Amino acid sequence: MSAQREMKEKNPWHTPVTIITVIGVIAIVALVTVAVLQNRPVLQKYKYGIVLDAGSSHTALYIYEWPAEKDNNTGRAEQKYVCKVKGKGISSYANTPVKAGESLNECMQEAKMQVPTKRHHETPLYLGATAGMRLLNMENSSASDKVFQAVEKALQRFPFSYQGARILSGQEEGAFGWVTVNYLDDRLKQGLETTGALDLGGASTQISFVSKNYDISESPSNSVTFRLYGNDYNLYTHSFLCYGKDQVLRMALAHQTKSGPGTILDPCFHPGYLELKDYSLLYDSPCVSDRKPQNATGTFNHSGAGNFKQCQEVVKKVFNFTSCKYSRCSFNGVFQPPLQGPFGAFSAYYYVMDFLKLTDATMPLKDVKEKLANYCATPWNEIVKQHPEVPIKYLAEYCFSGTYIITLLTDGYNFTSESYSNINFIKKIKNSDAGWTLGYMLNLTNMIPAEAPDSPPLPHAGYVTIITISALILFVLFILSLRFICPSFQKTPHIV
Ligand SMILES: Nc1nc2c(ncn2[C@@H]2O[C@H](COP(=O)(O)OP(=O)(O)OP(=O)(O)O)[C@@H](O)[C@H]2O)c(=O)[nH]1
Ligand SMILES: [Ca+2]
Repeated sequence: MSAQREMKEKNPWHTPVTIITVIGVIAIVALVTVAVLQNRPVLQKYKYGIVLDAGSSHTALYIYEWPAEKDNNTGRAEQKYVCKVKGKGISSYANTPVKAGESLNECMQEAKMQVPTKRHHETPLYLGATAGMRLLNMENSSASDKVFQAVEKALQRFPFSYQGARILSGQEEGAFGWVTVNYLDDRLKQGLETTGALDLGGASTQISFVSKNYDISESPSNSVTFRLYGNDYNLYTHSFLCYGKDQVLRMALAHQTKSGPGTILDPCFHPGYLELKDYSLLYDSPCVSDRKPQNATGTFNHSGAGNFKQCQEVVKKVFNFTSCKYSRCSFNGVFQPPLQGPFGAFSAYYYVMDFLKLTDATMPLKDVKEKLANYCATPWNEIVKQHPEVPIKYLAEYCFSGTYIITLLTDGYNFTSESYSNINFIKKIKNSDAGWTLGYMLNLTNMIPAEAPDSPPLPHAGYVTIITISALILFVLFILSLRFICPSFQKTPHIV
């Protein structure tokens, strides 16, 4: 019995301080574990949104995803998937509207696979049409209504939450492109200087930027005001219908074929290029239909001369610089405030400048022009040999498109040799394509709050560290106070 007692008394594990220490440590571990688990970011589940971009040249389906917990404030929506619809844009089905709906089926089936089944019913689905449908609506509104009916019918067969198909105004197209670029760059949330947006489509082109201290009342139709994350923005935006690159090509050809059938020697196409083209196809658009020559019935020979300077002269003719009722204009009498800040140029700006290897922002404008001049002067058979992988239709038009881009930016929008270096040719920002679709969805789902969201005062790691240190300090103070109050705790008893 006494040996047993002696063992017990010698065993330091049985002293009161040790017992308190062990209990204290257990309590701290429990406290910190509970605090960490309670405040751990919940395993993120995602929500989804689908936007169909029904452009003039083609339709693309985008799926966006964002953390389900945070859709109203801090989580960022990102592009998860893109599907390029086969064939042309929906406006090309004016005579066979049912086919416009059918053309979307393949990408919609893909979307069904990409979005988890349990989210299908709550996933909003939008279709926005741009300049192709704007033109068709102007030309033949009943044909455009029929295309929308067919598209609507096709989309409603899918299990998503269908939110409608409509034509975006040019203003919306420009403004949502700007929102996308600045949202993806985190410029809106942080209240940083914004980036302007330049979008070049097939049938229209948009320019949108914030220009400080300009009088928006000078042209109210060009201004859009936003309050995003607690900051006010006065955005200038304009969409030029018919100034997408496909329609400008028609306009440039129309100028050159004024005198009716025959052969045109086009400086915007490579020397040796020769195609037989149809007058009825060339003039089949409201952008040029009023210019159709009286005696133009059949075909014309479209041959290339490959001269950048002359091509610029031809392209300049599609702009009207003669009248401006505002303090300053870009072209066609459209108000434009002074250019300001960096710009992101996407869609065809990127496709064309990327092919021509002219996306390097440090390349001076005069070098860009020189390279373009050399490219245009290269014989067509050499170009074809150098790029066997590129579809002939795209290949034939890069000289024209590059020349149009430079002319639009400099003569049209007034970028100078200096300010040209503020333009970045971009396709994606952080894995999401630049374009109006993301901004459109963010707006319709109210995902950008007007006021800055409340953020937790501390990041998670900081919170855990402070909890742990505070618990340790409290514990040490507790032990020290015990030793003061109760002298028997001052030293470990040794009973021998
Ligand atoms: N070279 C090249 N051109 C492309 C590519 N994709 C589209 N394009 C062309 O670039 C132009 C603009 O394309 P998009 O931005 O898709 O135009 P869109 O949205 O159909 O037209 P809008 O309704 O006017 O916006 C069109 O002339 C297309 O034919 C590509 O991958 N490479
Ligand atoms: Ca477009």
